[in-house]
Amino acid sequence: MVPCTWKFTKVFTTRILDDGVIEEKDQARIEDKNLHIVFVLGGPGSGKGTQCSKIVDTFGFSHLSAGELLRREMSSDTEIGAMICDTIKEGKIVPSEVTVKLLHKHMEANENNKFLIDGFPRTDENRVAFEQFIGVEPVFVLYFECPEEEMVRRVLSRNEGRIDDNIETIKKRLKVFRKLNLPVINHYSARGKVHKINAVGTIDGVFDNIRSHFVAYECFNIAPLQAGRSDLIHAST
Ligand SMILES: Nc1ncnc2c1ncn2[C@@H]1O[C@H](COP(=O)(O)OP(=O)(O)OP(=O)(O)O)[C@@H](O)[C@H]1O
Ligand SMILES: Nc1ccn([C@@H]2O[C@H](COP(=O)(O)O)[C@@H](O)[C@H]2O)c(=O)n1
Repeated sequence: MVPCTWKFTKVFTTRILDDGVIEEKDQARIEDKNLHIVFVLGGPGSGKGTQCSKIVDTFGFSHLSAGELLRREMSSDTEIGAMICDTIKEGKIVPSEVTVKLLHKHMEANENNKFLIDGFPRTDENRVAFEQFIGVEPVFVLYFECPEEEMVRRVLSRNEGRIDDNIETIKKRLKVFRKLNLPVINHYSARGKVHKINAVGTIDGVFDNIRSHFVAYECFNIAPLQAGRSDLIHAST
């Protein structure tokens, strides 16, 4: 598989507004987009979302949280919404087709070509579905290592009203994490793509470890592609 080779063209959609005015909107469609995808993995409450916000602010990636996209879809009054709700309550994994379609929709609607995909792939089935449907591999994978007691403590004090932040569901989520998510991390590890992050410490301390991986990646893979940034290649060699 060739990573990062989608075509990105503009398509025009026409919409008639309430007052009869015709709006022509150019919409981004991924076809030849030079994609840079980073998967962010780790157990529930290991701090993925918290660190993704900092990466977005510092490195200009767009953050797509699979869990958050599913929670938004869950609120829709549809059969799929109800199915997602039941699955999340049980700490199980939503069928890949649903999650990959949501990710694709949001990637297509976003002109950025740098995406942090948080909480995905959760299973080998997720991973294969992404590879087949989206056709791109991650440039690297961040794996947040955190002791289970600490993850439980963090989730129970998160206080965001999530239906899965209770001790019964957390136990199930941890089981699913061990059984289904760790094999995905091992898959990418065997391909030399995993950067392990010690998720214990202050939020800024954890970010200091993450930062170096993005600085190195940007220097060698993004900055040289941008006009006028060849200075960075020379400066770093
Ligand atoms: N380094 C840290 N030290 C202490 N608390 C933290 C740290 N990082 C995040 N937290 C807190 O822990 C809770 C869980 O963090 P966060 O939501 O980022 O985890 P997550 O991995 O995205 O979780 P999930 O997979 O369940 O969505 C939050 O309340 C957050 O403020
Ligand atoms: N790839 C995924 C990601 C998440 N889910 C479901 O959502 C729950 C919450 O996810 P977080 O990443 O926010 O912790 C998770 O426990 C799953 O039920 C999924 O099915 N597939």
